[in-house]
Parts: sequence; C-alpha cells; structure tokens
Amino acid sequence: MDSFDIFKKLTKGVKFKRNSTNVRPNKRIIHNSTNETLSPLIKEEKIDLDSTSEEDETKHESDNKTTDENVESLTLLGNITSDKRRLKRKRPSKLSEAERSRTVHEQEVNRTRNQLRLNVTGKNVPEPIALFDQLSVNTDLIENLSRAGYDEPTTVQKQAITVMLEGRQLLACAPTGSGKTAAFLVPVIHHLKGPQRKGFRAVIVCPTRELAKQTQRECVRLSFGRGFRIHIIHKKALTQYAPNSSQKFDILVTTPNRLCYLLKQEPPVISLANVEWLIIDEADKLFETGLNSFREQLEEILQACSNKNRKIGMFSATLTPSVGEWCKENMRDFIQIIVGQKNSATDLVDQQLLFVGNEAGKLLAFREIVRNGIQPPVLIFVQSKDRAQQLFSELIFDGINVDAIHSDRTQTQRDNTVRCFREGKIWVLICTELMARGIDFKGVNLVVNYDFPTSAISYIHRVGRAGRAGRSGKAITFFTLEDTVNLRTIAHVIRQSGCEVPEYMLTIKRRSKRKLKKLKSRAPRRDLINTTPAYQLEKISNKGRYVKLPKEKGKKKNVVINKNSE
Ligand SMILES: Nc1ncnc2c1ncn2[C@@H]1O[C@H](COP(=O)(O)OP(=O)(O)OP(=O)(O)O)[C@@H](O)[C@H]1O
Repeated sequence: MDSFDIFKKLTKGVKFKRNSTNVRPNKRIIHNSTNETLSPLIKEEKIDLDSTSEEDETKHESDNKTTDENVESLTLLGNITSDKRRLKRKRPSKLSEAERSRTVHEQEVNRTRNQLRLNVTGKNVPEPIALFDQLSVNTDLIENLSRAGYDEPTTVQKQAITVMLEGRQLLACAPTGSGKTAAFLVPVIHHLKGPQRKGFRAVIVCPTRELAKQTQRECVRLSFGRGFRIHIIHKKALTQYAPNSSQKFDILVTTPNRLCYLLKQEPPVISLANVEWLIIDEADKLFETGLNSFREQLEEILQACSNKNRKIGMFSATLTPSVGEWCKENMRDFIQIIVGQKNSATDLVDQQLLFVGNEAGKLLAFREIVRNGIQPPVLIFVQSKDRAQQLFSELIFDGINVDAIHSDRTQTQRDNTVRCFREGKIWVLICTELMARGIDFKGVNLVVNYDFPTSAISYIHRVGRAGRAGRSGKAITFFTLEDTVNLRTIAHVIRQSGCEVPEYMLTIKRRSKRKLKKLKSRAPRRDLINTTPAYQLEKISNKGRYVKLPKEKGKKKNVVINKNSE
C-alpha cells in the first residue's frame, strides 16, 4: 500500500470544497514557501499554482478533478512520501486525422511567425510566405521584384502581401526601411491586373509630396510592363482638372490636401467611384493632433470612394491609439500586423546621445564630427525652416557640400535638392520634419538630430532615414539642458533597439503628460544658429531672421556653393 492509497483511505467520504473562497488566500503564501511540510489539501493548491498563471485561475478551478491525479509528491503522516508519478489518464483523441494535421500545421505557422517576430490579430489570417515565388501572382510581378533587387521578401512583405492578396483589409506596423511600400504595391498591382480606362481604381495617400513622388516611382517600377497610368496631382494641374481628366488613369498617388481640393469643387472634378483599394501610408502622421483636419479629409475621401467593395490598407512604422480606433470603426474584419516591437527604432542604426551644453556647443560638436571624418550622405534634422536656413548659412561657410530642404522652398527647388542628394551631388542635407517620414535615400550613413526631436515617434522616423533595407547606419542626437523633458523617453527607445545609454537617463524623473504634449505640439525656443559677430548682422524681420552683411573684399572664404539645387 503506498502513500496515495493511505491518503485515499484516510479521506474516504471527505469532500474538499475547492471553490471555497477561504482557501484562496493560502495560495499566494504557499507559492513562496517551498520547503514547508503541508497538509495534502494545501500542498495540492501549491501544485496547482505552479502550473498556472493568474489569468487561468477560473478555468483551473473547474479542472481540479484532473489535476489531483497529477499530484507528483504528497507529504503524509510526517515524512512518509510518495514520489510515484501517477500518469494522467489519456482520453482517446476525438480529432480526425485531417484535424490533427491541420492543428500541427497551424502550430508550425505560429512558430514561423514567432521566429519572424510577427504579431498578427484577426480572423483566418492567411499564412506568411517565405519566398516571392510562393505568391499566387503573375510571373511578370515576380520578375519586376527581382529586377528591383528584391530577392527575398522582408518580414512585413511576407505577411502583408498574402493578407491583401486575399482581399482582406489591413493595418500594418513595421520598422522604418522594412519595405512597406512594396508590401502594399504588390497586391494592389495584382488586383488591378491591367489598365481599364475606368478611372482611378487605387488611391495611395501620403503625408508629403516628396513621399508621394517616391511611391509613384516605386509603383512604376513594380508594375513595369502592365501599362498602368499612375498619376500624381500636380499643383499647376489643379486648375485644369475636369471631370473626365482622371478617366484615363488607374492609380492615384497623392497628398490628402490636393485630393480634397479637387473633391471639394462643385461639382467634384475627380471621381473615386471605382476605387477598389485605398492605401493610407504613414497613417499615424495623418492622424496627428494639429493635423486634425485629416480625419475630416479622410471622411471626404472615404465617401468619394463609393464602391461598396472598396478595401483599406493602413501602413506605418509607428502607431497611435487613434489609428487603431479609426480602423475598428471603419474597417470591417481587418487584420492587424505588427512586426517586432510596436513603436521602436530600427536596430540597424547605431544610436548615440551627445550632450553639447548649449546652442553654440551644437555647432562645435558638428564641426568636430566633420573634422573626424564623415561618410556622406548625411542628413541633419532641425526643428524649423528658419533654423534650417541658419544652419545652412553656417555650414556653407565651412566649405561643406550642403543644401537645405524645407517647406519655404519652391516645389522645383525641393525636387532638385532631393534629386541632387540622391545623385550624390549634395553630401549633407539639412532638413525639417518634412523629410522625416518615409523618404528613402539610399545608404544614408549618418543622421544628426541637431535639434532634439519633440517626441519618440519623431525620433523613430528621423533615425529611420538611415539603416534601410538591411544596411547599417549611425545616428547622433545632440541635447542640451532644455531637452531633458523628452530625454528619458528617447533614451528608452534607444535602449530598446539595443544601443547603450547612460543609466541615469533612464531614471530621470518622468515628466507630466501635459508637458510632453505641449512639447510635441511646439518645439522649445532656441538661440539662433550663428557664429557671425553681431556687428556683421543686420536684422531683417521680427521673426528673428538675420542676413549677413556682405564681407569686406578680399576676406571671403573659399566656399562651395551648391548651384545644382537651384
Ligand atoms: N524585399 C526587399 N529586398 C530588398 N530591398 C527591399 C525589399 N523591399 C524593399 N526594399 C528596399 O528597402 C528600402 C526601404 O523600403 P520602403 O521605403 O518601402 O520602407 P518603409 O518600410 O516604407 O520605410 P518607412 O517606414 O521609413 O516609410 C527601399 O530602398 C526599397 O527599395
């Protein structure tokens, strides 16, 4: 007779009240006291706790009957113990062979998703692919991908393409530079098949014109041979639009403002009635506070896309709750994909925070970086167009091949600057937040946050201009005492992406939400970027903009002025 049998005899006829609430408090105490000799009842509770999480407690209580058969070791009558393992009686499986192999397959798919750090939510999510060849699309599309140098799909492409190919609506969040553009273009091109002269059948909305142009280029490249007419609304053409203008086009890539301008005309001069796919790129940017009107614009665009089979795809490297809420309200049965950790910076960029003391320290620090040698192309982010202009005036006198891009420059100037930077004619490009989102400059080696970003989201996108398509890069972020409000948050983002930050930064007192919100909407006031002595400056506006007085003849420095961009 073993201890279990003794236990059974001793407790014959006794009923244990498992649902009794006065047993519960014991659980926590017992969980921590491993070496105590406990009564069978209490010990049983201990084992139960070890094998479950708190969430499972309800389920667990109903399962108690089977668990007491699993008791591994019982302490009875002092030291009499039994270590006999009583095996759980197996119930004959009711699963059919087909069901069993389906379950095994589902487990394998889940394992693959875990390995890819792919988190999906939604009903009946299609499987991710491993190779482009596995896609059920025409071979010309695969050839175009291969011609673009895309040998293997990136993680977001592996899952998002299959989801959209099945006609499912999608909200996708994947790191900067991870190929989200092709992830939505491939299924859109597949669904549209070829030109039909039915007017726009796909609309892609981007926050800036630069990004819209880049997306249009990628669309042309990936749809090569299909003969699609891919359109961007040009400023000049805004006045020339007529209701039939858009009939000959298939795909529209646009900013929300221009599209809504045309939709608002009486009667509307653009028709979106045949749109099958509406893609919102950099979705959270368009939902940012301050750009509230985009919600209204989106309503307008949605109403204009009156085709009842219209599908929506939302993409970004960062997501805010408002985007998720909007999707729940407006996208029936959508699937959500998150690659890696939500709202994190790319781990391909080596990130560093540099204390520079004050404004003057920033210029010194940047000059030091240049003295130590930089590998172009380099992007420098400042917080305003005025500061972009001020920094440009300083660096141009250092003989650096530099240019600046911001919203005060004409569209032609902006286009030329981007082209010259892409072609390597400009080495250092000073920019504002305008260029932080989506812009894909090949091989940016260094991003300098000259002015501290006003939010973690802004930081993630700025830094993400380097380290794209699997390449590595570097980011240096200057900070002064004025920037400590946001320092802790950004230090955490840097640490999360695997880079080192001093311990004290992670423990700086958390700032109030109100302060962080205020900072997000308005960057701090900063001293002018200027090393020219005051006597050489003449104030020209009450906005704090200055011009340099002409230098005396013969004293001019040897300067490389970039004429390409003009
Ligand atoms: N499968 C692939 N293989 C190799 N390169 C790729 C692949 N897919 C995309 N790329 C390249 O990766 C770069 C980044 O792609 P893309 O601009 O689409 O990134 P993104 O995820 O949209 O970034 P962001 O969040 O900054 O907008 C581009 O240069 C693109 O050509």
